[in-house]
Amino acid sequence: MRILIAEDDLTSRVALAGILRKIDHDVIETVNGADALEVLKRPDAPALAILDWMMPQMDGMEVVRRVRSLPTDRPPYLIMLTAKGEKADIVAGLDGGADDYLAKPFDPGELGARIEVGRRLIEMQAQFLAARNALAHEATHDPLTGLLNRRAILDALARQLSRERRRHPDGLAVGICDIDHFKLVNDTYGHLVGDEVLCRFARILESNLRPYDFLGRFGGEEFVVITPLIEHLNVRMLYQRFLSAISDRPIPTKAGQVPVTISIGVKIWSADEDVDAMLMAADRALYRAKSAGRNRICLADEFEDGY
Ligand SMILES: Nc1nc2c(ncn2[C@@H]2O[C@H](COP(=O)(O)OP(=O)(O)OP(=O)(O)O)[C@@H](O)[C@H]2O)c(=O)[nH]1
Repeated sequence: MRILIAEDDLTSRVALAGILRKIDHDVIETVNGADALEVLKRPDAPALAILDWMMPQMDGMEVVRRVRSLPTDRPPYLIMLTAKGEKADIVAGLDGGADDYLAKPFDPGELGARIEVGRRLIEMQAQFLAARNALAHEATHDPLTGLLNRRAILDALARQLSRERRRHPDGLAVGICDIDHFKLVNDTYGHLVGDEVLCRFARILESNLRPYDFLGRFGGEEFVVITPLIEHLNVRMLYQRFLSAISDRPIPTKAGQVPVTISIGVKIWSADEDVDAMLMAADRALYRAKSAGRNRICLADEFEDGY
């Protein structure tokens, strides 16, 4: 484990570093609180620090206070090293944000044991964070395609719309992309190949997104693309890219090449619609695209399909 030592007294620092290196820790040494704080602010900061209480420039307690005010979900484990053995001092140290303390002169066995307690807590914290991140990912992503799920893409749309209202930029469009006759793909090749088509389909759409577009799986074989119109692009041309990327070449699967086309219904935001109104309008346009023969784009509010 990487451990930071902040200790101005040379003898004590060398002894401490020697013991820690002997038990296979990677030690970073600093001689004052200000330098220690700089090390602890780095993105690759050590997970555990042993801070002397009395140091020049900035004392150990001040380092603890400042580290505890930093925004991070991986706070370091902080052990105060102190000649102050009084109960009141120890309580003040722990109250101030230290995780543990070690009284000088320290006993190497006790030092090792306290480091081990810290290591266990750091490990538990890492496991907790990994589980939390996995849960957050699960709650917002579709397990089959890895895209944003229905809830997350709706949230993204709500956020984008409120951003548009505040900043009045160039606008935004929402497209619902639906694979044509997907039931036939399942019936012809089987459900597993259907799943494979959905995954590859997602990757193809993804590779045609611009950095500021959003893509999510709305459900089944229906996908939603949110496209900010910051380049004053022709909306139809923007969605034509997705349509062509799918229909220009069949999708390779374990069962061979599966030709697929899509229909897209697009709604351009016109300053007053909310999420539901946008989606309803895009869905109606999609219905028209399907009725008109599929493999095409229909824009909501467009009298003629014009495709
Ligand atoms: N393999 C697979 N199939 C799915 C999944 N979700 C939905 N489907 C299938 O998608 C098909 C959708 O069929 P329909 O709603 O009739 O639509 P369609 O056949 O694509 O016809 P149109 O949309 O009218 O062109 C159904 O057969 C569903 O079982 C999935 O996760 N995996």
